[in-house]
Amino acid sequence: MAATRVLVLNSGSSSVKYQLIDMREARGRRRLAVGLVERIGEQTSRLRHTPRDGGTRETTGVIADHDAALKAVAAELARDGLGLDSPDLAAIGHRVVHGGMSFTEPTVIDDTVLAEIERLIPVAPLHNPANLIGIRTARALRPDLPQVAVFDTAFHTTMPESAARYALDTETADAHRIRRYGFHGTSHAYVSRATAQLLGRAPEDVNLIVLHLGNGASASAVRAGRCVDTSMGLTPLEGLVMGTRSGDLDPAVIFHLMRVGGMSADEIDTLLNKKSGLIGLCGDNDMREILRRRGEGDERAKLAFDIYIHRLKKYIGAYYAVLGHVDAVAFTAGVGENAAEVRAAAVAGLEELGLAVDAGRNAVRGDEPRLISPEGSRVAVAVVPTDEEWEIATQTYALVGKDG
Ligand SMILES: Nc1ncnc2c1ncn2[C@@H]1O[C@H](COP(=O)(O)OP(=O)(O)O)[C@@H](O)[C@H]1O
Ligand SMILES: CC(=O)OP(=O)(O)O
Ligand SMILES: [Mg+2]
Repeated sequence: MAATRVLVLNSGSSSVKYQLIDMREARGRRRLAVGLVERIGEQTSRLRHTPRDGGTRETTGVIADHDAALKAVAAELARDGLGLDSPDLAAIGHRVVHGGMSFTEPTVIDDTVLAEIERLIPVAPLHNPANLIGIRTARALRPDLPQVAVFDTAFHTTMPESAARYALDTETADAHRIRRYGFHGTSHAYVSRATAQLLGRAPEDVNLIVLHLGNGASASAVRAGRCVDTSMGLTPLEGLVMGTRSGDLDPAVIFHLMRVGGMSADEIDTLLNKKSGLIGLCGDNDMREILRRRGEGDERAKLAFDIYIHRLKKYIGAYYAVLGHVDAVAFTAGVGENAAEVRAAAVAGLEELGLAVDAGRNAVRGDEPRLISPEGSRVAVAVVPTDEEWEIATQTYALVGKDG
């Protein structure tokens, strides 16, 4: 019998999300187990594991690093008879955040691929190291199994040079491979297709603005199924205001902090990646908490929200102009899928562009793609839940399941 299961690992800077998926099962049954390890490296790490046919199990305690996290995940899977030693496992699919210019497709991992992911650490310092540990640990546990890397950058490689190049000295930029790469591509690709489907049209027939608003956040302009611009750049720091990242700022802020503030490059890196964005503005990076505080009249939370929305609105306007014609704006990821107030505020005042949100539709919660614009709107506004893990599993299986 062919092996039909794929284990997907999405290793973040301090977390690992995972799913064991059976590619041949019906939609509602295919997730055999899902889980999340949080706060890796802290005193209060937590593993939450939910097998399809059983309740959620939660373990707390110190999980020192990503290697330990993955071994704990393997042990949880084994408790449900879904261990990594199973002959039903066809492959392990890894989300890899930065693939540079080298990878435009899902790729079976060998030593050369590993070396390239390692070389790209300086341009994805929060993400690629965690991705590498995930790959190495998984390889050690199942050396015989194909491991596939699915890159966040891949979907964005279609961007024209006019969008991908910074206005930097060309030789310097080329020598250091400095350009806009873009991230969250697996999500932008999945959501683009799902949005076209929601509209009842082919992906090649629609122009979309996709807003992936999670802890990290990015916007993309998608013309006829291909990315033509995106808000993240050389690294996942550029663009929208995020949970802990600043997004866009004047690059001179950095020299100023060095020369006048006496900060080192590493200190500024930490400041911009981990202590800025929503958490830097108001002390919270969780949008739920910010909405609650704002509802109670907290001024700092209100300002953080306003700055977040202002930036989002600027990108909607910019990508509207880039595309010339927009069929739909799609909101996705933790904030985009859940925060009705964010969606309403982001399109408020854009009626002249044909954009509006119907309050009743916007208030509906659910896991399915849905329209939230009023009937007959010129531009559809939609909530389209992302599914990076399913997309990674599909791409992984397509690559290795051929002779399986
Ligand atoms: N009900 C909700 N209302 C508002 N924001 C929410 C809600 N649920 C989750 N979020 C936001 O989603 C964020 C996480 O999104 P997610 O896409 O899971 O991010 P990541 O993959 O980067 O960890 C949280 O930081 C939180 O702010
Ligand atoms: C690339 C990126 O920002 O990813 P995440 O949102 O998972 O941090
Ligand atoms: Mg995410």
